[in-house]
Amino acid sequence: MASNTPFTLKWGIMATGWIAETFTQDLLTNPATTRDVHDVRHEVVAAASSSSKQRAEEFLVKVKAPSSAKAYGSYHELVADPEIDIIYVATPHSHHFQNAMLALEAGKNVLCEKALTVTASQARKLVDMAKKKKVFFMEAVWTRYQPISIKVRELIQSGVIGPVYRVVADLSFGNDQPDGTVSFADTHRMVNPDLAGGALLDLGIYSLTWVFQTMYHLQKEKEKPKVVAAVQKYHTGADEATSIIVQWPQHKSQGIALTSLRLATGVDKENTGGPAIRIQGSGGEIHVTGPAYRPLQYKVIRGDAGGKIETVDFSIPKDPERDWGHGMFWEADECARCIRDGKKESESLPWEESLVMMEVMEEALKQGGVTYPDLITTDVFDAQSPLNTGKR
Ligand SMILES: NC(=O)C1=CN([C@@H]2O[C@H](COP(=O)(O)OP(=O)(O)OC[C@H]3O[C@@H](n4cnc5c(N)ncnc54)[C@H](OP(=O)(O)O)[C@@H]3O)[C@@H](O)[C@H]2O)C=CC1
Ligand SMILES: O=C1OC[C@@H](O)[C@H](O)[C@H]1O
Repeated sequence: MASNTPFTLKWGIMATGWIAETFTQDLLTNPATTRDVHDVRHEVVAAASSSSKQRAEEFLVKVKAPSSAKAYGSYHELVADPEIDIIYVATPHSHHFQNAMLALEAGKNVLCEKALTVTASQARKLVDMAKKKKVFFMEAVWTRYQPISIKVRELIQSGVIGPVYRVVADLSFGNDQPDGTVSFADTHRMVNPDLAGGALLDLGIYSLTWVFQTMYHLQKEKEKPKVVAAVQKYHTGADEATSIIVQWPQHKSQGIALTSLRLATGVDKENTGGPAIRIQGSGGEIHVTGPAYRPLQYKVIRGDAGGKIETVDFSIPKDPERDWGHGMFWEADECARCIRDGKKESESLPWEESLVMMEVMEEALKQGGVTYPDLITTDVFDAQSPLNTGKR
C-alpha cells in the first residue's frame, strides 16, 4: 500500500553563487502549497563553499535555510557528510567534471548544473562512475521538467502537428556594447575560457535542449546527428555567437540551435518579441515564447484547422509563505522520485542524451576553433585539483 508520508530527499549544496542560491530557495519551498506535489519533499542538510566556511554560513542565512543546516568550508567535507543523499553541483562548467566526480566517488547521488562538462569524454567518465557506484546522476537542465516542456512533448507525440521535420530554437542575450564588448568583464564565467565561458555552453545548450527534446528524445530508434556549426569568437577566445545545424538524415529532420551574446532573441530584453522556439511539423506548428530556459507560453497552429491558433499560458508558482518560486523545483522533484524509485537516471533526460548533446557542442566548438585550458578539459580525476580544493 502506498505511504501517505512524502519521500524526503536530503540535499548538500556545492558552491554558493547565484544559481546555488536560486535553486536552494526553490528546494526550501513547500511542495504541497507551491505546486500541489505531495509525494516528495526536500531538506537542505548542508552547503559548502570552496572560499570559506563563513561564506557558506552567510549563504545559508541568505536563503533562509533551517538552523539545522551545516556550513562547510570545503567541497571535500560536504561529500563526506553521511546525512546527505544528493549533492547539487553549482560551480562554473569548468569545475563540473572534477566536482561531480568528487561527489560520485564518495558514493553520493548527483545533480550537476548545465553544461554537464566541458568535453564529452568527461561526461562519459561521470556516467561510468555513476554506473559503477550505482548512484543517481542527472544534468540539471531544469527546462525539461517544467510543465510547458512536458506538455509540448506530449502534444508532439499525440501527432497534433504531424511528424516534426524542423525546429528552430534561440536563446540570445542582447548585450552588445558601443565599446565592442558584450558587457561581461573578461574574467566573468560567461566569457572567460578558464571557466569554460561562451554562449554555447551557457545559453545555446537551451536552444539545443529544445531541438533535442522535441526531436531526438522522441525518436523511437535513436539516430546519431550530423553537425554543422558557425562560431563567432569573442576577444577572450570563448564563443560570443554560435549557430548549429543538427541533422538526422534518416528521420529527414533538422534542428537549428542559435545563441548570441550580442543580439537578443526578441527585440526587447524580455525576449517577448517572437517565438524563441518554432517546432514545425507537416500538419502544423508549435511556437514557444522565450526565454528558452523558462518559456511561459506556447501556441499551436494547426494546418487542418485552417491555421487556427490555440494559445496556452503558464506561470511559475510561488510558495505563499516564502514569497518565492523560480521553477527549478520540478527538476528537484524528479531527482527525489527517481531516487525513491531506485532509478539511476531520469527518463526525461537520460544519460545517453546528455552525452550526445555534449558531443554536438564539442563538435560545434571544434569546428569554430574554440579551445579550453588543459586543467578544465582533462578527463583524469584529481581530488586535489584546484577545482576541488578552491586553491585558485
Ligand atoms: N539552470 C540555470 O538556470 C542556471 C544555471 N547556471 C549554471 O550554474 C553554474 C554556476 O553559475 P552561477 O551560479 O551563475 O555562477 P556564480 O559565479 O554566481 O557562482 C559559481 C560558484 O562556484 C564556486 N566557484 C568555485 N570555484 C570558482 C571559480 N574559480 N570561479 C568562480 N566560482 C567558483 C563559487 O562558490 P564557492 O566560493 O562558495 O565555492 C561561486 O560562488 C554554471 O555552470 C551555469 O551554467 C547558472 C545560472 C542559471
Ligand atoms: O542557465 C542559465 O540560464 C539563465 C541565464 O541567465 C544564465 O546565464 C544561464 O547560465
